[in-house]
Amino acid sequence: MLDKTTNLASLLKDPGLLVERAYIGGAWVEGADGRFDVTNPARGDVIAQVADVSRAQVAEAISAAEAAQPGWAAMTGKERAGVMRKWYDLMIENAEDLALILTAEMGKPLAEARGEIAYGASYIEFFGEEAKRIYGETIPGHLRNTRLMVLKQPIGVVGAITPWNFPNAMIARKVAPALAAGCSFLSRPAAETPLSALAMAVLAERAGVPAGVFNVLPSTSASEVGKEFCENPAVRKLTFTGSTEVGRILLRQAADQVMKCSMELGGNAPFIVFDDADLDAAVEGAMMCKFRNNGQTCVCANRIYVQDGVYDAFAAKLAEAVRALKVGDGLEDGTEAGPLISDKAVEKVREHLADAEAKGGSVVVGGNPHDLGGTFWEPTLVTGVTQEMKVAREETFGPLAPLFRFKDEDEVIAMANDTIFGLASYFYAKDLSRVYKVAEALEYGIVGVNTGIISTELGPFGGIKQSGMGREGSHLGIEDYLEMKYVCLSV
Ligand SMILES: NC(=O)C1=CN([C@@H]2O[C@H](COP(=O)(O)OP(=O)(O)OC[C@H]3O[C@@H](n4cnc5c(N)ncnc54)[C@H](OP(=O)(O)O)[C@@H]3O)[C@@H](O)[C@H]2O)C=CC1
Ligand SMILES: O=C(O)[C@H](O)CS(=O)(=O)O
Repeated sequence: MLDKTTNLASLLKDPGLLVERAYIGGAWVEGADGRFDVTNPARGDVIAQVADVSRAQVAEAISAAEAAQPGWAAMTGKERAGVMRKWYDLMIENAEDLALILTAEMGKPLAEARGEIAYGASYIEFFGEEAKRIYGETIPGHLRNTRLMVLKQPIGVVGAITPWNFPNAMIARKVAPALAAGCSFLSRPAAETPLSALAMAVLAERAGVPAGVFNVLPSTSASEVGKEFCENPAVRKLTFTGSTEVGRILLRQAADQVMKCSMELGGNAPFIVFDDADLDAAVEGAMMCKFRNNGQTCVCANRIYVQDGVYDAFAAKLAEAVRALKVGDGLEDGTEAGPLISDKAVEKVREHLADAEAKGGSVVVGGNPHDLGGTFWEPTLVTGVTQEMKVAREETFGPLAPLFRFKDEDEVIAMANDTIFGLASYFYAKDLSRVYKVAEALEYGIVGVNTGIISTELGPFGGIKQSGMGREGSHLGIEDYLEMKYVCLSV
């Protein structure tokens, strides 16, 4: 456990993975703006003081990335694949330390942190292999002496801004296709969770990723970093995961350079249980989908719709499962729900709960700050929820499961689609015609059918509407880091 006497380094097999300096152009440097505290959300203790880079240092890093990119792109895909495989191997060899660092700074249960490390590493492995498969095309010419070709080339220098909820995987999901394509990469991790990104850089350096190809820029001024990424002409692409609100700001800023952007933004996932569902499977799926990372993921079930005929049975089963969740310090064995990331996150849960109760909702389980204090909250189940409540329109991002009733397919499809978001959606049903009809009717980038977990490096993860643009993962995911060149050859 971490406390005022036991520091994080003492828990690690390799304390060299715990770095507090920024990584720019292959050098470990202090921040021109001093250092900032990183705290353990479970106990509030300061676990590190990390370099706070200035906008001028971001510009230096961009120059380093610009200088390094041609050499990295000139390597063959197979050569890049070899370096990325070594990076993957090192992430797996050091997985336990990476998981401890992740839980220490973000708070999620160690078991989930181990899962995230494996998940993040899987992108490095997958896209390392894809580096060998960046195919172009030849097209029969329109004239007898003409040949047409399509070349795929790296977009160039990539700026990335990522959130605290998956401090390893959200970076891996971006840096992997970028490096595989031959791009260079600048990572600005969330100020709450920079240590995981810095540990990734330690292993990248050991794996032989050339200086300047991967840079990590911890900073307390996200907006300054974002502006430098959007305004610096050497940056060719911006990739962001976070709120739709910040996504809008970045898109506006990127518009001046007509910069290519990938945006993985907020969600408001419906989780629908039809009367022909396997109820036990649906409860298990709802628990994983709602309470993974304590509800702090963009693909968590934000609204749970249950058809009238099975509503009471499902609610009773779900209540029993919610009550059984073990809340605690993420470093404690058996913990299933850790602290929320901040007081601001707790306030959002409290606000959504109060609004639901004020408009007729009933708290069946939980509903209060947890006895552990700090940012711990009791896993909460509310029934009698309606579309008029805030929880139906805004992303709660916490351990609050709201149950809505519905009569039939048409009603629930209309309610599920009644949102500006379109990232993930889920439903449980057995009837084949219902499965096809509902999967096609849901306006989301992702549909989970009879499952509450859709995340894999093999699938194209991403949203529609105001949940963003672009896809991360699958063979399709590398396209976001490539430019297409049409060559018209007269021979
Ligand atoms: N799609 C997803 O996976 C995620 C969605 N969210 C949604 O966002 C809500 C708020 O969470 P929060 O963490 O505050 O998300 P934010 O969108 O505010 O933060 C995400 C990242 O963007 C950075 N950032 C914030 N403002 C700017 C800016 N003006 N320019 C450039 N970068 C910026 C943050 O830096 P810093 O942290 O240092 O301020 C962080 O690294 C959540 O409740 C949830 O609804 C949040 C996280 C992930
Ligand atoms: O941003 C998130 O919440 C993650 O993308 C969710 S997942 O990919 O880990 O499922």
